[in-house]
Amino acid sequence: MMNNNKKTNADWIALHTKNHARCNIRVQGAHIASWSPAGRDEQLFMSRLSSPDQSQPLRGGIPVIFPQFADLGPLPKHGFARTAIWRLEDVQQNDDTASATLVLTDTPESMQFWPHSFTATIRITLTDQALQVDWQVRNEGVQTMSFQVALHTYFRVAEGKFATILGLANSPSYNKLTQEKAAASGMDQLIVKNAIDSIYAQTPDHLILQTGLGELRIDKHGFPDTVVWTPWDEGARQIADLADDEGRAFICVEAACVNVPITLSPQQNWNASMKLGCSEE
Ligand SMILES: O=P(O)(O)OC[C@H]1O[C@H](O)[C@H](O)[C@@H](O)[C@@H]1O
Repeated sequence: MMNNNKKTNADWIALHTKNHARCNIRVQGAHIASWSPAGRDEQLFMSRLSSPDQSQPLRGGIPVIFPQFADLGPLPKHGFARTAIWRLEDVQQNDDTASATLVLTDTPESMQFWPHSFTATIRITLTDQALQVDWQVRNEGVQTMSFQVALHTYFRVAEGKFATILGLANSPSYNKLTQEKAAASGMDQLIVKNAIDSIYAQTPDHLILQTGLGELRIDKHGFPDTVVWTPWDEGARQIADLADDEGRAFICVEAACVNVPITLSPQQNWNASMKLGCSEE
């Protein structure tokens, strides 16, 4: 089946391959809400209490964080992109690959928060065993601009299992819960058995995540940092759009630029990508 270059004003877009890999995207926020590779279960977590209210971000999937991470600046938490109205520019749907391109530009409202003219373009590409996000930000203004970014990916964790991340051994971190810096742990595996909210610096471009549902590769380029977050049981009770029993049902492993914000001169572009792929069994 070939159905190229379809433009649509839909609120949601569904990508699929002929072998039944699937990905659903909410156009608002350029938010990937679900992803199942061919022949495999859903890999992303979405809270059953996630609000359909468009003023709220979805609680799960892959929120797009821009131009500020968390509360590390004067803007609303995690910036404005995750609830902004993006434009669906292009959808390509072929047998083995499908993609959607979404664009966000400044508006009079964003200018009030953040006085910069920009174009942010996100292209999401689905193949049978992988999901790739390519992201470009262009400074369209006449002044230098700085920003932080993250792909705040919520991975499902199998009931009764602990998420394990491989690849963070040589990365120093900042623990947002204790506000303490830590030297590189030297430990090959980070097994998440409790609440965690840490920013790992200068992380390798290839990480492995074990969720009990299978093993995923996280390949990233242009995102030096990795944020690891889960609220666990006690934290879940503090979050309105998360059920009490969902605190350990996911792990967020976020490809990010947080420690050193990106700085763009006028007419300069920033490019980065993240690819999630299933390891061979
Ligand atoms: O509740 P949200 O605004 O979606 O933020 C959820 C979490 O995002 C990041 O991972 C931060 O490091 C956490 O501190 C924050 O709690």
